[in-house]
Amino acid sequence: MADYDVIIIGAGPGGIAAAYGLLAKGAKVAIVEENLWGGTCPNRGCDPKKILYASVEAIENGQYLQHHGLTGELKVDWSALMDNKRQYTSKIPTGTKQGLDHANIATLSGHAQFLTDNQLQVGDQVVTATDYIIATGQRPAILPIEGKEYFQTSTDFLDLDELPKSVTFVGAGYVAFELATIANAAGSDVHIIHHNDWPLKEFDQSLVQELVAQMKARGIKFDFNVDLTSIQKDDDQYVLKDDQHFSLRTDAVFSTAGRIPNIDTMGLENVGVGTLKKGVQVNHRLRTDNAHIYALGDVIARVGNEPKLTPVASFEGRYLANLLTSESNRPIEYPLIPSVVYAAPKIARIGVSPTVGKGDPDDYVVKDLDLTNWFTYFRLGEPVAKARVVLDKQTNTIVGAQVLSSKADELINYLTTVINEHQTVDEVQAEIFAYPTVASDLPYLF
Ligand SMILES: Cc1cc2nc3c(=O)[nH]c(=O)nc-3n(C[C@H](O)[C@H](O)[C@H](O)COP(=O)(O)OP(=O)(O)OC[C@H]3O[C@@H](n4cnc5c(N)ncnc54)[C@H](O)[C@@H]3O)c2cc1C
Ligand SMILES: NC(=O)c1ccc[n+]([C@@H]2O[C@H](COP(=O)([O-])OP(=O)(O)OC[C@H]3O[C@@H](n4cnc5c(N)ncnc54)[C@H](O)[C@@H]3O)[C@@H](O)[C@H]2O)c1
Repeated sequence: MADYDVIIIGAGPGGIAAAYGLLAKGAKVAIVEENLWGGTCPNRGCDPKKILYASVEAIENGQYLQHHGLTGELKVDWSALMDNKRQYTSKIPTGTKQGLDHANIATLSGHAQFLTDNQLQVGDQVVTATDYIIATGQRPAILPIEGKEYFQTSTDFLDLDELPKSVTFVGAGYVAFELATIANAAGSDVHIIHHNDWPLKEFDQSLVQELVAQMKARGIKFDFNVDLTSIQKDDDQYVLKDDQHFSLRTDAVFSTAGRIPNIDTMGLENVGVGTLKKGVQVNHRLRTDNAHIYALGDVIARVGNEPKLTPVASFEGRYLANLLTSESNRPIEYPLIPSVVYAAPKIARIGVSPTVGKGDPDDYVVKDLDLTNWFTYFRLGEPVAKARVVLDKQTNTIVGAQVLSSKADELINYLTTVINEHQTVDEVQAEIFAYPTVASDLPYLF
């Protein structure tokens, strides 16, 4: 007899969604965590970032209205802002664990590692289950260059007591764009170094270049086509170099060149679970090579390459809860998934984008819209607001969109519903939305 029906390894958004889902179906569940209960998103990811970003939004909106009836300068007080963030994050681990304990989900603290015969070692105890779910997430990748010990990570940035006078991010992806935007709004001198000239590679480059221009106008410096090779410490500063002529002095340097799955010290080889560079190898039912071990969230190499995001991990948690309680044996089917980069302005995307190689251009009509003079953006004094929508010629439905504006997150969510519900242009135009809002702009996008 196993100790539990299911043991989940990792108490992030994915593992927790699976735990509560399984509990609701009557399963006996345990969840293991070696670090902060709640995982990356609420402790060192999405939520703390978005708390710091609240000030960016206020400053951005204030700056846009400077010549349109608003006076006075808003400034960030970093230590008060950090206090506000800590008021939120400090309660997450205990609150999450208490919630699980009260629900009667067994909570085991420690590093989990598989032994042979499907047993799991957690600290100095060995536990067993009929099925296991690996939900161990990812950690920041540290670029393997000379002086790599001087790199800090996004986790460090989101908990800085003081903001350095100058900061540099190496690798121009989601994390760099977002943290650079926060540091810049808070008054730091910000550099982003990237090894090619194609940042945020999943997004339409015409909109990305517009975003880069907006960030440059705010004082953020981009160093493209620089392959950093060394970091040297010089008093309280760091000197960054490539093997050509690039040299930059900075107060703090952050490795933002991607994240790596937490798979290396889990004894996966003992239980025959295969891995790829992007994570644990799973099939269309999120099952690994071992019939009793499943995996979800950031730690997996997804068959369809869906993005590694919080709502995707929770979706998979709910899916596995149903699958493991035999309610459904269907393979997982993802809806189209939106993603947003919280820069200033925001950039967002969903679905088909012929310009980044997805879909045959002949099947679609691509509409580029300049929204700057639309009432929503005129009212806010935004200098740039743009959208690119992709329509399927045959069905007259919208199948993809990319948006750049301070309202890109709201607009992409409305478009997510329109796209996933396969609404036609006529159906969208038949709705009555509250006016004037981002939603009431929808019918004019087609
Ligand atoms: C700076 C930053 C900003 C982000 N912003 C957003 C955003 O705005 N929107 C969004 O959707 N996503 C965002 N993300 C991504 C999001 O945080 C992840 O997609 C999400 O947390 C994945 O959930 P998960 O449950 O798969 O893994 P995680 O949340 O990483 O949880 C995994 C847990 O497993 C634990 N663990 C690992 N190994 C073991 C082991 N051997 N034994 C026991 N426990 C173990 C870890 O300690 C961790 O708590 C952001 C990420 C970062 C870093
Ligand atoms: N708003 C959000 O939803 C959000 C925010 C932050 C993070 N995330 C999640 O976390 C993941 C990781 O974010 P990230 O920004 O760390 O990774 P990323 O994959 O988005 O970007 C990393 C970038 O670093 C570049 N790079 C790689 N090697 C390099 C080198 N040697 N020198 C310079 N640049 C190099 C890559 O080309 C890439 O553009 C995201 O893909 C996403 O899944 C999401």
